[in-house]
Amino acid sequence: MIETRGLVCRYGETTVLDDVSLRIDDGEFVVLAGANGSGKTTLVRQFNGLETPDEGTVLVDDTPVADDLLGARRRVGMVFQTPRDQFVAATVGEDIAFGPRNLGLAEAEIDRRVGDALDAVGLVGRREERIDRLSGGERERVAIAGALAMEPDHLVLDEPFTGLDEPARTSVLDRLAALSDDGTGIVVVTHDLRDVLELADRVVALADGRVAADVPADEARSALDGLGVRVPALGESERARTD
Ligand SMILES: Nc1ncnc2c1ncn2[C@@H]1O[C@H](COP(=O)(O)OP(=O)(O)OP(=O)(O)O)[C@@H](O)[C@H]1O
Repeated sequence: MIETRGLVCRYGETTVLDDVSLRIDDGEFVVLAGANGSGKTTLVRQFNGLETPDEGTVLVDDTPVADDLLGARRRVGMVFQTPRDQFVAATVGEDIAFGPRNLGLAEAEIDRRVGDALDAVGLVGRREERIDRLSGGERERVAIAGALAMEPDHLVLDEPFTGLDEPARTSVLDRLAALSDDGTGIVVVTHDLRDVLELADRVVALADGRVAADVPADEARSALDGLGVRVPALGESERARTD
């Protein structure tokens, strides 16, 4: 479980998060929405201590992040927007294997995880390719695969779909939904709610650093009205048409 209690975050005179209290249970699939600058990235960066609050507490599995930063980093996997600097190895497979290898896992387990992660992002067969020859969207997929291969208890993705084409987006979304069914807490920060509302459990919307809506995903359309979030019309999503 990830929990924030009375989180306040300021940059100079500006209050970016203002008394944010939230709980994301194991196995929940939460979409974090809100207009540009509403505080989404600032909030999720607190989940594993990349930023510290001016007031309030963040707990991961009941332990304050401030008391166990390494534990929080291990439990909460993060994928950021434009992950150009997240790579540590020359090839796709080696980069995805890097984290699991640091956990001291056996080679067979590392191999399984890399294979699973490549499958999830639609890059099977690209394992030996050099990362510097990949397109922007393909690099984004490698970054997502790297986080998946860590098999964290909670997975946070900040705008993960920006450079992804439709098949990759569908594949990643399906994997996230399956992971949440298996007990992983998922938080996706996104402006693009196509297909996501059908898979998510809950939508939290920020406005001016406060929680402006926290509703079941199937009630999100009316709740998000007026909060600067573009909500796709019913039937606009491919999944809604075909299911
Ligand atoms: N390091 C920083 N220093 C000063 N101000 C910052 C810093 N990081 C973020 N901000 C400000 O905090 C506010 C919230 O930013 P944040 O990135 O959390 O918003 P967001 O909801 O993720 O936006 P977007 O949808 O555009 O990604 C913005 O006004 C931003 O300018």
